[in-house]
This record gives sequence, C-alpha cells and structure tokens, in this order.
Amino acid sequence: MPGDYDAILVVSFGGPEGPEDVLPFLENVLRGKNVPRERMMEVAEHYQSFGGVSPINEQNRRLIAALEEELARRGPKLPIYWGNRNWRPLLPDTLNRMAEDGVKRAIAFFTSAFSSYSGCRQYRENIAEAQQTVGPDAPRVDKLRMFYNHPAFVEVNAENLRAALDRIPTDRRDDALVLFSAHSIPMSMADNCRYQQQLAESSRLVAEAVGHPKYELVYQSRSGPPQQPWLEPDVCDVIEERHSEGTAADVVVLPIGFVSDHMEVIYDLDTEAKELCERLGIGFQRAATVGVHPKFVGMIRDLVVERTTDGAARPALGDLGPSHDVCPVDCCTYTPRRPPVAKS
Ligand SMILES: C=CC1=C(C)c2cc3[nH]c(cc4nc(cc5[nH]c(cc1n2)c(C)c5CCC(=O)O)C(CCC(=O)O)=C4C)c(C)c3C=C
Ligand SMILES: [Fe+2]
Ligand SMILES: [Fe+2]
Repeated sequence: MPGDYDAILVVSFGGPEGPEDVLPFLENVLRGKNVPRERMMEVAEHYQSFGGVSPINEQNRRLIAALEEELARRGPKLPIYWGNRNWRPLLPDTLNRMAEDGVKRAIAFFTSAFSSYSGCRQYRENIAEAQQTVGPDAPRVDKLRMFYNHPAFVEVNAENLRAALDRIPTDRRDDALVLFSAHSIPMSMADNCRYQQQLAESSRLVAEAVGHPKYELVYQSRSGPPQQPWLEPDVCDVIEERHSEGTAADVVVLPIGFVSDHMEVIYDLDTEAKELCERLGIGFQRAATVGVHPKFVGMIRDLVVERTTDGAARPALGDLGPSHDVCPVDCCTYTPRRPPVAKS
C-alpha cells in the first residue's frame, strides 16, 4: 500500500572528482557498451581539461541539500540517500548503509527525465545487483515515474528558455533558432523505449509555453563506432547546415535531456558548439538546465507525495499522459547489436 516508504533514494550516474578518477570512471560507464577505445580517450581528455572533475556530483549534493530543505518545510519527513551507477557513492555501498540504518522500503528518484535503457532499466538493474550484494536485509526500492511532461519540469525549462532568449537583441529574438539537445543513443536502444517520443513532447511543450515556434530537437555526445547508427541529427551538424542555408543568425541551445550541467553540457555544448558558432559568426546562448530550481525540487517532493497518497492527482501536460509508476517487464530493454566482424 502507498505511504509506507521510510527513505528517498536519489539514483544518479556519478562522475570523477579528480584526474586519477577519470579512466576508471569511464571504464565503468562503458563496460558492456560498444564504444571504441579512441572515443573513450577523447572523452577522457574533455574531463581532464576541467581538472578531471565532473560537475555532476556537486550538482547532486546541491539537489539533495535543496530537497532536504524542501522536505523539512513541507514534509514528508524522510531521510535522503544517494547512490550512483559509475562512481562513488556507489549503489551497493549506499544500500548497505540504508540496511544498517534499518531502512526497509525506499522510493527512488532517478536523475533522468526520459525513458531509455540508461535512464530507466539499467538503473533498476543496478539497484537489483546492489540488493543482491547487500543480501536479505537490503531495502526494497520502487522508482518514481518519469517526469518529462510534468508541469513543473516544463515550466522551469520554459523559464530558462525565456531567460536565454531575452539575452538576444529584441529585433533578432523571434528569428533565433532554439535547439533542444539530448544525449544521442544507439538506434538499437532507441527502438525499445519512448526516448525520442518523450523528448519531442517535452521540446514541443516548452516551445509552446514560450511561444517560440522556431525550434528543433537535436542530439549530442555520440559515442558509437561510425558504422553503428545512433540518433541524429547532431547539434553541430544542424548549426552548420542552418548557417549554410542562412537561417540561423542566433542559436539558443537548451540541454533538455540533462537535468544539470554535466561534462556533456559544459564540454560538448558550452565549448564545442559555442566555438563553432563563434567561428561561423552565429550568436550562441545556452539555456540553463533545471538544476536546483525551487520548482524542480518541489516537483520531486510532489512526486513522492503523489506516490504515497491514495487517489492523488498525477499532473502531466500534453498528449501522452503521466508515465507509469511501475515499469512493465519489457520496459526499456536493450540488447547491443554488434557490427559484423570483418572476414579475412
Ligand atoms: C550506449 C549508450 C550510451 C553510451 C555509450 C554512453 C556513453 C557515455 N555517457 C557518458 C556520460 C553521461 N551520459 C548520461 C546520460 C545518458 N547516457 C546514455 C547512453 C549512453 N551513454 C543515455 C541514454 C543517457 C540519458 C539517460 C541518463 O542516464 O540520464 C549522463 C547524464 C546522467 C544523469 O544522471 O543525468 C552522463 C553524465 C559518458 C562520459 C560516456 C562515455 C563516452
Ligand atoms: Fe551517456
Ligand atoms: Fe522504462
């Protein structure tokens, strides 16, 4: 029955916190994934150019601190734990600590707004593996629904988009091209989840809330081998194409697929895409991620209350309705398709 959770578990990706963490972190990320070693070393360089520190862990610490304040003010009074897939604090250690603290049943917030293997099923697998490691005293963990169309998520993104558009001179603002950007994934992963559909819906809802019809959904941070199809178009390719057509004097990039400023945002967008725009003479604005915006923090608290209240409203904007609370068995499955081995 709802209402008997005794903790919240924030589940995230994790990131390196110093130069020596970078390679072991990336090896964790890419285990079982079909990604060339050269791409891993290229991404390692991105992290090293920022001192080997990803902003993600600090962002999560800030999110948890803000959520603790929100719960202290508005309830429910639940402790918050934090466990990652790829870097400390790792999920098995966190679940172990929860068991020692006597936590029996937790509700998990995944830091992914959109359904994919990486953002949904793989986290559930990571939790199941951690439960196996901890043994019979491990807490039971349910997850909150996906929030890509929650009114608060749409509203905060709309506010951030408006602020970025406002930085463009008024006479050019309506013509600015808004690019909603998300992490590219292999087509073989995208085929088994609603990632593209949900991203298209969020982008539409945010663009409509702002009243800015000139927008496109683009992808970034592709990591697969060239012969493997991944989601397209790439953000930088679109900027180049629109430039050659003469239809983009100003670009606003909103990283809708990321809830905070990860390395993929500060390198692939704030460094690479920005440099490209500068080279082409295009104005570049990057809209903020939802981060620790009070309305986003309030949304997490509201999702917990919704889940623990019989008959609660389940707010969702647009055409797709609120996402499921409990994933169906085939939710976000992924069987990597390896490229055929060349015959000698
Ligand atoms: C096969 C799919 C993926 C590969 C390969 C991949 C490589 C890769 N990713 C990061 C860092 C991050 N990825 C993040 C999100 C993310 N990644 C994938 C898929 C692949 N990534 C998806 C589907 C998603 C979106 C869902 C999600 O997990 O959020 C993030 C953000 C995580 C968060 O909590 O917000 C990061 C950071 C690296 C360094 C990497 C290696 C080359
Ligand atoms: Fe990724
Ligand atoms: Fe799912």
